[in-house]
Amino acid sequence: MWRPSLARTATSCIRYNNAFHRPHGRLTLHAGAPATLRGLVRQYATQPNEPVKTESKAAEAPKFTVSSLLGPSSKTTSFRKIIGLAKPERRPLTMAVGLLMVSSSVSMSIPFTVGKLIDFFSTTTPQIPFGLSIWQASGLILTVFTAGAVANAGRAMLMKMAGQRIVARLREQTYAAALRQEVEFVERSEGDVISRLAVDTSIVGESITQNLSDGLRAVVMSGVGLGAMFYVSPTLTLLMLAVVPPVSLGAVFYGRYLKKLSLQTQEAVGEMTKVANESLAALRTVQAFNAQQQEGQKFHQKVLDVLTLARREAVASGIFFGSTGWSGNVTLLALLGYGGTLVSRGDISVGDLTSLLLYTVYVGNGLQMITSFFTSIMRGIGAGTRIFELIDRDAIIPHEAGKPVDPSHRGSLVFENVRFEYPSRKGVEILKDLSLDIGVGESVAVVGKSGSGKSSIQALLLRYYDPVEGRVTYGGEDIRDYTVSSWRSLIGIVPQDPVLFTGTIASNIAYGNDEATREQIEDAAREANCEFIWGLPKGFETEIGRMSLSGGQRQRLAIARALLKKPAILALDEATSALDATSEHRVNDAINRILRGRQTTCLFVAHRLSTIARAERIVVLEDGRITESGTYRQLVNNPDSRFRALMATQLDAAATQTSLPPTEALEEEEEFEEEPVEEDLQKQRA
Ligand SMILES: Nc1ncnc2c1ncn2[C@@H]1O[C@H](COP(=O)(O)OP(=O)(O)OP(=O)(O)O)[C@@H](O)[C@H]1O
Repeated sequence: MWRPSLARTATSCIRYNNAFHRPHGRLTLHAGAPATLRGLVRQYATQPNEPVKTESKAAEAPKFTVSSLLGPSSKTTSFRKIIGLAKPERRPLTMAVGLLMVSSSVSMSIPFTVGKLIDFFSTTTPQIPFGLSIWQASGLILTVFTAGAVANAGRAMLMKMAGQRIVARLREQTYAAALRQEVEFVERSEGDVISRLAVDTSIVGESITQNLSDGLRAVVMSGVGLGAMFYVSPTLTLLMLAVVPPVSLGAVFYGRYLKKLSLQTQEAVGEMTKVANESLAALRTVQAFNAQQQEGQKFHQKVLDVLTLARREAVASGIFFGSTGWSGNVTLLALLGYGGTLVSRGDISVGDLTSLLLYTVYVGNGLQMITSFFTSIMRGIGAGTRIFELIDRDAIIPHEAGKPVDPSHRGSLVFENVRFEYPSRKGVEILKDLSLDIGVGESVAVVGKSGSGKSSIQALLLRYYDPVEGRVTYGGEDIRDYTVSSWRSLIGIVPQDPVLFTGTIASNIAYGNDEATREQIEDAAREANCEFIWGLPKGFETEIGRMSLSGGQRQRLAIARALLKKPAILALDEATSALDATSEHRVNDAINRILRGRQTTCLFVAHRLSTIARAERIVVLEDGRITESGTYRQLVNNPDSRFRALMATQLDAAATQTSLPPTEALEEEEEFEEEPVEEDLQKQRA
């Protein structure tokens, strides 16, 4: 089915090096297309009313839903883990707490000193303790204040740095966790993983350090302040305490509410990031369709969601801080009124009342800081829950479970009665009882209509997914018994749209193969017909970002990358987009060389006749089943073969697409073919 948004998406994919292609008139999306786009196409490719289901292994795998995260056990676990994160920072944090004690003691001595100074200046016979002169006393006070300030600065710096290190560790852990998940999970929650990485980690880091530091300071301020107040006047202190419990209770409720809001906000920010990611990745299409306003509107909706939550938080915090401020001021007034009476009766001095009032302000501030500390810890727990869910998530296809496979091991590759459906589309069978036996060093080309399941076979081979039923074996052993990493190290892949990373050509060929020497890299490049590299001014040191590579060059680089691994199995997913004659020849020549080597078992997803004809065996895949198998000759020579029908349809479609009569299209195609294909094609057309 076709919807306008699909149209936009489809065109956008052209930017991704022909992520969408129209092989012979049909619109398809190949494996290299961005996950979000593939997801969209799958979604639109389903029946209009068919819900696109979520994670199939729901029962086994944890899901990211707000409700699942609010469970009581997750709160405490998250809290414990957040505290656990601070453990490696024990030393700087202990030092910071020591400095905090110094700076807080100095600040807490201020009201007392002020009270004493007022009494000193308001009496007729002033007396300085310890027989100090006024200058000595002033010097001492200044020294103490300076020491307090230095301690405060040290505390702030130590806490900040510890916090940043915690955030850095947390980010690395989260990123590593995302990298080891099965592709399906990350591809489907792409933006969300990024928001966890960027936003949630900062919130957690902030909550444990900056706020921990302020929180501790607040506890010291309130505790010492209260003690000092009791010392100066127990009655007045009790009066003040009448106000504190209700405010504290309010703080607890406020904190809880805030934690819930914070979690919802993080989810909403995640959604917002996803929308932005998607349209920015497809900016060419957005602009080509003048859809900026439409995209802006979509984003606006997500921003509104975030804003609504922020508004709720603003109202709650307004009410909370307004009422705490009000009760604080009223307490102060009550203290002043009652304290004034005590002074006039001569029960306490003016200096004592001043100290008391100042301590009240300190205690009030301290309590307010404790509240924000509490709320920020709650926010941290909310964000932490999301992060720890990811960090602790066990990938459905775990990386290190199983035994390592010997890299020199060679065996036949067998798909045994494989039934497969994608976890996101439970119930839709992609491969139905598929059996395929590939001998050591054999080359098999899988051909079939778009959507018949060719790439899915390769996805199973690479263990991006596991079969729902049946198994894939190598040398008689289920590949699930091997560790994923050792298994994948046996396989070289050449995807439809090879991804090249920022860096030099050499580093791209040696991707995932850090120990490769320059000689090995050059050998692989030579074997893959990448002669163009030698013609570049900087050769292998050319930065990929600085040059634009043709489709054929990208494919040959990908072949070199795969060959460098000296793979036991080569999985090649041939691009359907047309290459010019020379490029196609160079690519085919490289493939030919691999086939001739007979060292490597080759599983091709093939579209071009020139590649198909080179395989020792061709299997025709139709609707998830292998319906025909044989050598190229056998299949072409059989007038009723499904292979012939398939190829004829593809050629006709190609001819229609180029608006040439079929015969002319065929002739065009023939120009690229070599013996024996040309001859066979003519027979087939006849
Ligand atoms: N990750 C995925 N999640 C859900 N469905 C998917 C996924 N990838 C592919 N599909 C669906 O599985 C079916 C088979 O897709 P597959 O990519 O294996 O076909 P193909 O024969 O390789 O097609 P093409 O020649 O166009 O690349 C299609 O219906 C496709 O929409």
